[in-house]
Amino acid sequence: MRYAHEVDKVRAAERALMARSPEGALMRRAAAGLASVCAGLLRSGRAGVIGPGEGVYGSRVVLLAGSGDNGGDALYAGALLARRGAHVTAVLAGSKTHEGGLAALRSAGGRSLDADDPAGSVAAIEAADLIIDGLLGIGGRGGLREPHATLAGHASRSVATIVACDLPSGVDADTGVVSGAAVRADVTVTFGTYKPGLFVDPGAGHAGVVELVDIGLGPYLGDPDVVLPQAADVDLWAPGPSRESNKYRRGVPGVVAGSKTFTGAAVMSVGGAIRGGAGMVRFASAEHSVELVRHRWPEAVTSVVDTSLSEVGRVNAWVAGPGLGTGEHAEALLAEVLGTDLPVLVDADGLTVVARRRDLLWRDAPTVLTPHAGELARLLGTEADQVEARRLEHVRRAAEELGATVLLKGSTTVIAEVGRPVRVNPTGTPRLATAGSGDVLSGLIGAFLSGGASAIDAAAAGAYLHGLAGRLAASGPASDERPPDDREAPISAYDVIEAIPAAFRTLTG
Ligand SMILES: NC(=O)C1=CN([C@@H]2O[C@H](COP(=O)(O)OP(=O)(O)OC[C@H]3O[C@@H](n4cnc5c(N)ncnc54)[C@H](OP(=O)(O)O)[C@@H]3O)[C@@H](O)[C@H]2O)[C@@H](O)CC1
Ligand SMILES: Nc1ncnc2c1ncn2[C@@H]1O[C@H](COP(=O)(O)OP(=O)(O)O)[C@@H](O)[C@H]1O
Ligand SMILES: [K+]
Repeated sequence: MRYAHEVDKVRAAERALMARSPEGALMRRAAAGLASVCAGLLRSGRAGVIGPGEGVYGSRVVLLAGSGDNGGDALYAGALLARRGAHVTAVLAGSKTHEGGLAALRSAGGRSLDADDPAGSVAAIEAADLIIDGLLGIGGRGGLREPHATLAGHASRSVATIVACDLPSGVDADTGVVSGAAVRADVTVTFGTYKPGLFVDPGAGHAGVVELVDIGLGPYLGDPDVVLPQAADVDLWAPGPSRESNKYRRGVPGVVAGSKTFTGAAVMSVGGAIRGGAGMVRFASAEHSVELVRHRWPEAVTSVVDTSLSEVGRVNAWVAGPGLGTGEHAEALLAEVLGTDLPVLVDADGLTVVARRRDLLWRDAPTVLTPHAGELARLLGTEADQVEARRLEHVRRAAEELGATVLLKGSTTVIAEVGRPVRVNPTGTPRLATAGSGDVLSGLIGAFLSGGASAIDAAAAGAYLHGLAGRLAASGPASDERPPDDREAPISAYDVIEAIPAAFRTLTG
């Protein structure tokens, strides 16, 4: 698990640690960590136009330095690189400059110029192999002002490798919100703890590869606000079989999905549940959907139902909603599953129904809701673009107001439950944005709920494996030297189902 803390907690931890540390020690640790990552990039040839092995000596490094301590970190890191032979130029952008940092840079042979000298700044940025973004860190508020915004734009257009100091300037540390211009980094070197905005889009999309430098804040930080699960966590959360297992003990999810008109969603959801490791999947729907599911998944136990599920047989958890329609039949079936004391996942059309019948969510057993931004907007009475722009805020609000575990799908999937840190899913690819792929996710999570996972563990494990299956399906076998992201090709929801077993194998491999 990777832990992220909001700015207030970072500041409190910083104060506690500073009281026990020599003057300037934290900034020196941060700068040393930053310089070390930059040196590694210059040595490996990943930075700018430098060839492998050319290293720090003779490289051209530009520091974008704002008025605060973020600028101070960048200046001290620049001084360390200058002492190793880099040609370092600081572009001073703030209303003031960190004096100690600037003095260190100058005495190491680095030079500085004012951002008011646009020609000089642009020439330096264009010639740079590596740019350190020290404009703003956790003290940044709102969209970048000038000259910061213009400098961020020049940096983004340069061929240099961009290393963000603590976080990319223009990204809100607590939320990942970006209002206007922001630096797009290749690498972010963050200090003491991860910041939530580095995990969640649009901020995550600006951060590149994130490296954490330990500056000793750990004992003073307290509980995280946001966490990023890793494979080892998911391996614990996704229920697996034991020697004593039989098909009933492994869990029996009941899928209530599809209708006379919509059949594909049901096929995808049942597929997700089967590949998710359910001992047996029960499926209940209108006749046409049942026929299609039986044809595609003969292993499912099906029932044709109208407005009652009394003939379906025993299940341990319900998945309700994909392709179900939103009329009276759908409402009756949803009311029945939500009236049980079993865990229930509500997705797709089911979410439209509960948006007008919120009372159905007043229950004691766990409920998982899996909306995309549009569905969550409807549940909260807001607009989808607001949800997309401020994902953490909206998912937390939904968990609170609806009394459920809420998984918000999209470019970063985030999962909230009252009283717990938000879990952010690290896997996935935009290739998953294809009809039916969300239905696969509902079945997968349903399998984990029926296997005994808690609501938040089932949701987080489902999102992780679904995202990984999407990536594996899109990137295909590793038969050539291109990295998986470059190999990605379009996929269908069915391809995602087929890749789920391979995704499981990566957990323990
Ligand atoms: N905490 C820790 O443990 C450690 C922290 N460390 C480092 O300190 C960093 C935080 O430093 P910080 O507090 O000085 O804030 P920081 O982000 O540099 O600048 C804020 C200033 O920028 C301005 N400004 C604000 N918004 C703006 C905007 N939209 N557009 C333009 N300008 C804007 C505003 O100044 P103004 O220009 O308004 O006077 C404000 O005062 C942290 O990220 C990390 O790098 C490490 O050294 C070691 C351990
Ligand atoms: N830009 C994106 N990047 C990564 N994943 C995405 C993106 N957009 C959508 N997804 C994922 O694709 C899936 C689509 O689900 P959903 O919107 O419910 O589609 P459907 O209802 O057609 O199945 C979700 O898992 C979601 O997280
Ligand atoms: K920065």
